[in-house]
Amino acid sequence: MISPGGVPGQTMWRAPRLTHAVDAAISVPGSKSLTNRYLVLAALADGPCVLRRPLHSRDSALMIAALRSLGAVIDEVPGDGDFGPDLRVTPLPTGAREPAARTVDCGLAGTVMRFVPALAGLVTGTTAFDGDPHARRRPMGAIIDALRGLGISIDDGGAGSLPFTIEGRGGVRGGRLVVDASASSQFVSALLLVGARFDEGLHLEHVGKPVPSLDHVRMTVETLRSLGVAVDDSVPDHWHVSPGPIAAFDVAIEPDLSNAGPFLAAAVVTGGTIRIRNWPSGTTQVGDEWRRILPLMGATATLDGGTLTVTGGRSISGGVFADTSELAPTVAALCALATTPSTLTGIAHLRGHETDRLAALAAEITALGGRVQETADGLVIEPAPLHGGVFHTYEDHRMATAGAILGLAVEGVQVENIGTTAKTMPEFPELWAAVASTATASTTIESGARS
Ligand SMILES: O=C(O)C1=C[C@@H](OP(=O)(O)O)[C@@H](O)[C@H](O)C1
Ligand SMILES: C=C(OP(=O)(O)O)C(=O)O
Repeated sequence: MISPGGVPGQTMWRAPRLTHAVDAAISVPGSKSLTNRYLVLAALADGPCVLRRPLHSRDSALMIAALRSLGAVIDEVPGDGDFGPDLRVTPLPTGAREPAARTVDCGLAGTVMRFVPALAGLVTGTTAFDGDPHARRRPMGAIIDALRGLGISIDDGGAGSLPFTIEGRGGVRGGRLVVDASASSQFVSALLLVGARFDEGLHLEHVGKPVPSLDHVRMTVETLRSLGVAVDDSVPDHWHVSPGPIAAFDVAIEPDLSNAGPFLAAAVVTGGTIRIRNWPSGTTQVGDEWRRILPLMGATATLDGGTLTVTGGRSISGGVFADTSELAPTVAALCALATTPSTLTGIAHLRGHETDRLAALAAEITALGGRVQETADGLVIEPAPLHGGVFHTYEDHRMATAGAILGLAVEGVQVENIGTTAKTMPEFPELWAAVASTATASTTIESGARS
């Protein structure tokens, strides 16, 4: 298992440059969003649970460590996944317990810093939360205000961000709560995940600019319903979670479709073919949007028999791409290699992600010769010939994979700290090398349009 504490090393990684088309069938590790939701729900469930083929990465290791420190028992058990063991979870103990003092390291994981604090209100004792240096700059105000609104004692020194300490009393009354979740959908998900365990359940209302990344809220609602929790989301910006048990479960975690994106992009960039195994026929993951997005760029995408096959076209078309959420860095890298201009909209909240992704993408693509402008809620990217150079990654896994995509088409791209991909996919460098090795003289790139 990945160590939850380690910040990956700062090394330069020479991105493979391909002059032939890739042709590969791969599996990708489990979904971060599903793994960390099911871990939280297992800790709150009414009996022991099993997660099959879960993600093993820094973010999941941090979640496991956090839930263990709150009292859940999480064991690795043999499974049939390609990327590590299954997980068996014995939930947090219920009823009166001796108060304890614990710490939770959130690293840079949004799911840990947003989802776990409410659980700390359900157990007895003090839990101190902190994370990586940049974690202290990620938006947390709505969670801190929400916990106070629920009567949970929290000391953040008035900063409205990490670090903070929560004094749990072993239970939360719940009821009506108003939040402004415009900075992150994870504020809504965090409260819905735990709402059924409040004495009176939860009636959550969002006020403010629209909630971003709504697919992730739908994932939360569908996951809760699948475990017998009644959630009424029939009125926009209102969610009612009825109090009651969360049914124990044994689930197989879907592959991470967002992390499949860079590999699918390799097909698009090289005019080759990538097949992703075990693509779900129905899913709440935003990564299923690749089947809609990549054809807009000139690729073909076919889902057949559980395999998604993407084949790149003769060149990459730009376009208007709205609300791409965590897919945006991959979309932006493809747009920087496109022959026509692109506009990405609806992603202002990416400024609060692992880094300010709009600023980082604009700076790093521009440094390679690209033409990128930040807008109020996204990016405008125009065609320009790119050249080699260092692609800085700001501890952001999706910046690292964006650099790798650009390096496929541009000679001499060096990605700083490729190890940061361990946040959600420690296997990235090896899988990328394996895919790159399939580009041989027999798989000629047809188009001369690529840089
Ligand atoms: O709930 C989740 O699992 C996530 C929600 C989204 O967060 P934001 O709403 O902050 O974008 C997404 O970007 C993140 O990668 C994962
Ligand atoms: C925004 C992301 O992560 P987090 O869960 O840390 O918010 C992401 O993975 O793109």
